[in-house]
Amino acid sequence: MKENITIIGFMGTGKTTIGKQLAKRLMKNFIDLDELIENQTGKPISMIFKDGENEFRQLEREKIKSIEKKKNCVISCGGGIILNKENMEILQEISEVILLEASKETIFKHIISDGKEKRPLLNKEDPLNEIEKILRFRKPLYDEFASFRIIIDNKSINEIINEIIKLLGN
Ligand SMILES: Nc1ncnc2c1ncn2[C@@H]1O[C@H](COP(=O)(O)OP(=O)(O)OP(=O)(O)O)[C@@H](O)[C@H]1O
Ligand SMILES: O=C(O)C1=C[C@@H](O)[C@@H](O)[C@H](O)C1
Ligand SMILES: [Mg+2]
Repeated sequence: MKENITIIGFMGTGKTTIGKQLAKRLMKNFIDLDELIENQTGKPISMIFKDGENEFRQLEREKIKSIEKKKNCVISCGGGIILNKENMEILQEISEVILLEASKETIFKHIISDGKEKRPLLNKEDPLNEIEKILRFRKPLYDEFASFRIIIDNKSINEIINEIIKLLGN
């Protein structure tokens, strides 16, 4: 097993929430790629997207390169990390990649409770329809790059963390 753990999955599946607590449990350092980008630019993701999604994807690629040498980390990604094959090749090389999977209804519930303005791709009139569309396109990519998968519907954060720890044999 590689000592870094990467968490991928659709927006709102809990990558940040689970990653942070998992890192504490395993005594690893925590990295959230969205947070690194926000800290670097001094802007929330919603503002960065105002300059266009490409701008954000470029920053995302740069951040992956900057963590290539990190050790003993839990890395929570942005939901779109799988759109770039090179990002995923780096993450697969340095870590075990875990996919958090959820139904569109669970995702919708999490997104709405956060406020849909936080996620520019879902800040639309019909977020459930957007979730469905984007999920349909991305599902094969999440499947392609994950070494482990966890279905999170109707599970508490603790249950999910316990499942990950069991899966990794820690
Ligand atoms: N298992 C869970 N049960 C209940 N609420 C959850 C669960 N996992 C996450 N949440 C809640 O869902 C919301 C989204 O979680 P989080 O921000 O961790 O998702 P994310 O996958 O990091 O999203 P993004 O891709 O946009 O960064 C948060 O309000 C979080 O508290
Ligand atoms: O799934 C996505 O494309 C995104 C997910 C979030 O983590 C952020 O990286 C941003 O809102 C884009
Ligand atoms: Mg997140």
